[in-house]
Amino acid sequence: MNAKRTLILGASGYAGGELLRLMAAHPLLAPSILCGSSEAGQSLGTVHPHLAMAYPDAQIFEYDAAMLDEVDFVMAVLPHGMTQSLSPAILDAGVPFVDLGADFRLASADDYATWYGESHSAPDLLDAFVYGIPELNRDAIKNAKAVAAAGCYATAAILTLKPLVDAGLIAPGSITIDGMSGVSGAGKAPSAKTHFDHVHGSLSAYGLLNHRHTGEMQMALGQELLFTPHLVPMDRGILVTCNAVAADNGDPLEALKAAYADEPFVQVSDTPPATKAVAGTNAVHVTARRCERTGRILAIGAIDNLGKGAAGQMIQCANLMLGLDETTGLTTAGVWP
Ligand SMILES: NC(=O)C1=CN([C@@H]2O[C@H](COP(=O)(O)OP(=O)(O)OC[C@H]3O[C@@H](n4cnc5c(N)ncnc54)[C@H](OP(=O)(O)O)[C@@H]3O)[C@@H](O)[C@H]2O)C=CC1
Ligand SMILES: CC(=O)N[C@@H](CCC(=O)OP(=O)(O)O)C(=O)O
Repeated sequence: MNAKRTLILGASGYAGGELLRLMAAHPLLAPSILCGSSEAGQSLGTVHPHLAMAYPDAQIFEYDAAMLDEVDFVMAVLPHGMTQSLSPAILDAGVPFVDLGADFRLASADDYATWYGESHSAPDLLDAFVYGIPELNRDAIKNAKAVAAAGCYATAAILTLKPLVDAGLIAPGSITIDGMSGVSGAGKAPSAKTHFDHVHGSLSAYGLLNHRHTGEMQMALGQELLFTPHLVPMDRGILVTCNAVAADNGDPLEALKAAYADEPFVQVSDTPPATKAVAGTNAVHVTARRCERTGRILAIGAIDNLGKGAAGQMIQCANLMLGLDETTGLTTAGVWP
């Protein structure tokens, strides 16, 4: 197979940079047109100095729909709301498409309005997209022309809890999830919330009660739950610490091991996961145990928000859509310390 010429919309952002870093090691996905907005006209090495050696001649361009005629694959890593207007042309062009934004993740326009506070402008296209977590939807992704890759917190929480819900180990409605994210989860544009002085030496909760990823988690886990995100003074990584009332005496660690026995990226262990151990990779580290004293289940998961929470998951989905081995280009070892 020839390498697929890939258009990246949002290449100048954080997730776009991670996509390009991982694709530098991918034999069959070739970044061929890189687009941005305020950075259009710049060299890639100016915008992402860590990529200058891998892509010495690359430039950032302003997007034009005519570019769709020049590529075999499209990946979008744009702010929420943008691909609702861009998707009709991409889908009409018949080019396989993976979107990392939230526009097509939820099942209905009503759900989108509930969690994003605005009406959906392309509700007819929602059914064209498959929700992009391969461990949940592998066969559907293989046959999809368009995939909406899951959110970063949602990926961590869903992969940590879904096998326990499916095994009937959790009393419905009892799940609480504390999510902790590195600041790159907020994207590259600085804000009061991500300012060094706000983040450095501090740990804070935000998005109380109704963070938008709650909708994705509830969609995948099939029940109401309470999710509380926290901002952590680190660059990358997400840890979710989840607990729920145990529905029976089953062993949650065994349930995770059974569910993920054949999954290349999910590592189940009785050691508590740490974000640093998954940094730069597409790995998911999970553990769980039952607390006899309280009758609750504790489950913990770690991912790299830019890896399995973003670029890694997009490439994993693309591999499936292209009929490639799912791990192609994603076997990079992590960085430690
Ligand atoms: N960061 C993360 O960990 C994760 C992010 N996501 C999602 O991925 C998407 C990208 O996130 P992230 O990379 O962090 O965001 P960034 O803010 O870092 O990057 C946004 C990208 O979109 C481009 N862009 C912004 N506005 C426009 C516009 N009007 N027209 C064209 N391009 C535009 C920017 O271009 P330029 O810089 O040139 O102006 C940049 O390339 C978001 O939907 C985010 O929610 C999902 C999971 C995890
Ligand atoms: C730390 C931080 O701010 N994280 C972001 C979530 C990450 C993100 O980009 O949202 P999606 O995964 O839905 O695309 C937030 O809480 O809004």
